[in-house]
Amino acid sequence: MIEAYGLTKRYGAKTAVYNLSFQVRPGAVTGFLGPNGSGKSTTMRMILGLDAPSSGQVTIGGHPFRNLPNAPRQVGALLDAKAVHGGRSARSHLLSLAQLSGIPARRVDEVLGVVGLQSVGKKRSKGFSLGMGQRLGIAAALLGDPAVLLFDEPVNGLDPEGILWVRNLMKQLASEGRTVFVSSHLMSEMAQTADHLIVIGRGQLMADTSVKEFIEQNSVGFARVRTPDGEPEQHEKLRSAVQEAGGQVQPEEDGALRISGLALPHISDLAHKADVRLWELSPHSASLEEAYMRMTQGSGDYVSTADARAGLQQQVPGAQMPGMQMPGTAPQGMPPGMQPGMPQQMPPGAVPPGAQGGMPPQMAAPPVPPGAPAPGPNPYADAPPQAPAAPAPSPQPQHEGEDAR
Ligand SMILES: Nc1ncnc2c1ncn2[C@@H]1O[C@H](COP(=O)(O)OP(=O)(O)OP(=O)(O)O)[C@@H](O)[C@H]1O
Repeated sequence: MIEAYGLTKRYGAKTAVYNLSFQVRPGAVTGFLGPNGSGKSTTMRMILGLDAPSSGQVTIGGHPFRNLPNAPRQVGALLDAKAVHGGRSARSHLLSLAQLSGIPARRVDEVLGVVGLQSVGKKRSKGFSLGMGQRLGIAAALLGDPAVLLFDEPVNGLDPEGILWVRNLMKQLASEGRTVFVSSHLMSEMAQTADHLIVIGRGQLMADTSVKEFIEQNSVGFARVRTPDGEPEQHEKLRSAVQEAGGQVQPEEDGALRISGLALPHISDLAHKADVRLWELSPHSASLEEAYMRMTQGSGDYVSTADARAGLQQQVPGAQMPGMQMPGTAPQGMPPGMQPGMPQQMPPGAVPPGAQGGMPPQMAAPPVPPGAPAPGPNPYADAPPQAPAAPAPSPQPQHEGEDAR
């Protein structure tokens, strides 16, 4: 079991992780989700004793990592698959890790087999593909047959077969009663791998929930309704009836209507009363990815803006190319006040730019979902506006090495 209490990490003025409390239980795959720069790697490094918390604490089996008796036999981790001495063969890399932790050499061949690298065990790892490197990093994590495993973005760069293999391995390790904590920024991947989710945004806890509950709490249900093609008056009658009854209506690309805020039987009754025939009335819920995007929207470090292409193209006086739009002008049909690149609709729960009491948009606190713990004072509120942080320095010397010591 991994337990974090009030975990906070500051790098100078930058708060990477703030007041995180959670538990990662054995016997399940726990997904650790958050957009780029949300603090996942920092949290994992604190769990593994590679970074000291500014405040709060994190323990594995009740001990801080550094005080764990025989740590390599208890905890294995993949933090950075590239952190391997490229001149060494996969086998000798694993062998040196094993020797440092008193692990018998035969275990090296076992883990090479588990990750499918037996045939290339004698090859230098610098010739390895990204996927082979990930497999080698996973082999190192498994070396001590540990009860607790941490994997930071283990499917990065893997092909579909590799992704499936990692997915099944995680599930198998959890089914053996191990604690498996896997970070990812992809909800779609976690949906297929994890039983439980811990979601962070800007270093703060946004959800600690089962995958099932996450969908139920965050997905917005809607109905897709289609009136007969070629009968626009039917379409309009239904739209008015739904809006009068308090429902929200949006057009779908194929001419159907997306109705939210009203139950299906209610929509059916409204259509019946308005004498509108329906070709389709179907329930839908947002996908897990949509729910995740809605929850973490605005909480990523790196937010793109529209490309104004300023000065790249000389405008010939009076000429306008078909389909081209002058920088800064709204395209035809865009609602007043909207700018190119702005989302046409803010998802429920998202914090609109500028709505944070004078906080610059990039510093806006992430929306707090229902059921998430109150984050307390927002550390970002005091921080001066910053340019996007420089890329994080490369992780400390490979964890597997330290772990296996
Ligand atoms: N050593 C450091 N010094 C200064 N800032 C740091 C350091 N390490 C991380 N950060 C900053 O802390 C924040 C969290 O970074 P972290 O790498 O933990 O995020 P992440 O969720 O793992 O991101 P990604 O998905 O992109 O790997 C980022 O803004 C990052 O720039």
